[in-house]
Amino acid sequence: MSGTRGVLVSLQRCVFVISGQGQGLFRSKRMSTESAVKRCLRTYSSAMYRSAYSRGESVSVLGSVNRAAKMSTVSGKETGLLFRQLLDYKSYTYTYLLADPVSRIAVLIDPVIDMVDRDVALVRDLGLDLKYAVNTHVHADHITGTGEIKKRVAGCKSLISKVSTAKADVHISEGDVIKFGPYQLDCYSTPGHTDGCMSLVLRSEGLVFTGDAVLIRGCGRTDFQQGDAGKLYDSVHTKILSLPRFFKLYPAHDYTGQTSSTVGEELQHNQRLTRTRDEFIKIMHNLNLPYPKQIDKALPANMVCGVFDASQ
Ligand SMILES: N[C@@H](CCC(=O)N[C@@H](CSS)C(=O)NCC(=O)O)C(=O)O
Repeated sequence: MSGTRGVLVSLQRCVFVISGQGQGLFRSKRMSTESAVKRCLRTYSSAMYRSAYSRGESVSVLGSVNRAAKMSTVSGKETGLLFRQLLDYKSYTYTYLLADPVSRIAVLIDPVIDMVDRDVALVRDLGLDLKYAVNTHVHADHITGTGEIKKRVAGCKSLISKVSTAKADVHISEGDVIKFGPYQLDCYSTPGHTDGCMSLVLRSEGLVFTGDAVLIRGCGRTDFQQGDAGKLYDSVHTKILSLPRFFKLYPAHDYTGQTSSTVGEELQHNQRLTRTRDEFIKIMHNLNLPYPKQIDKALPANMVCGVFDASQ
């Protein structure tokens, strides 16, 4: 935790202001939410919390006291969520590695088959116990790495939505949670790019992994694989862009070199999603994008989570 950043934690109606000051952990006594927020803002300069608070948004659920207590900078131990954003430079796909630094339990989101060597090496280098390899949806532009990872990492399970009808060890649906140590990813069904698209929300850290539902300043196409522009607009507005504005948004792709956005940024600057529903549908029907080059190979392979006979 940086010395200038204040973190507000709310647990069982007790509110604490916590900050690593390079000295260790500071924790205030019990106080009301209002005074804790004020004290946090007065004492520590955290633009994110200050602006969220000034907009009247909830800034209270930012981790648990237990986890924060492990954030001591004195111990020299790794602190907070372990998080890596990894790029497949051929398909511009982002893979995300999330782990609890204490239990070492890890989750991979959207691994790509061509990058499995890198991902498995990283998991080993960091001494992680990879439990879950999750697909946000049946990808059309690359083959998922989940099947190959399962073969190489004992005990790792593949996940995809039940609605996708694809094969996997675990099928997830709206409202399910993927737990890793004290963290949990909430599964939100966000159809429209495909019927089975899921977005994964790590509420405690203010992060949302949107798959292809929302891309930075864009969104997933809706011209194949049960694509439906109206459905996408509704999913995105009810499930993703309704999250607090300061939530960081991590997509499955970016074609312009960007890495992340926020809900607030997309509400203001997304050229497609800031329009009315009817305008959005019209835009999506007129994108005229070429089909992804690997679609004929990727779709059948991804229906079995990438475990397929490469000679076929
Ligand atoms: N050129 C790429 C495919 C690019 C593409 O179609 N991307 C999809 C997500 S992967 S199915 C998309 O939804 N794009 C939206 C957009 O506005 O670009 C290839 O040949 O693989």
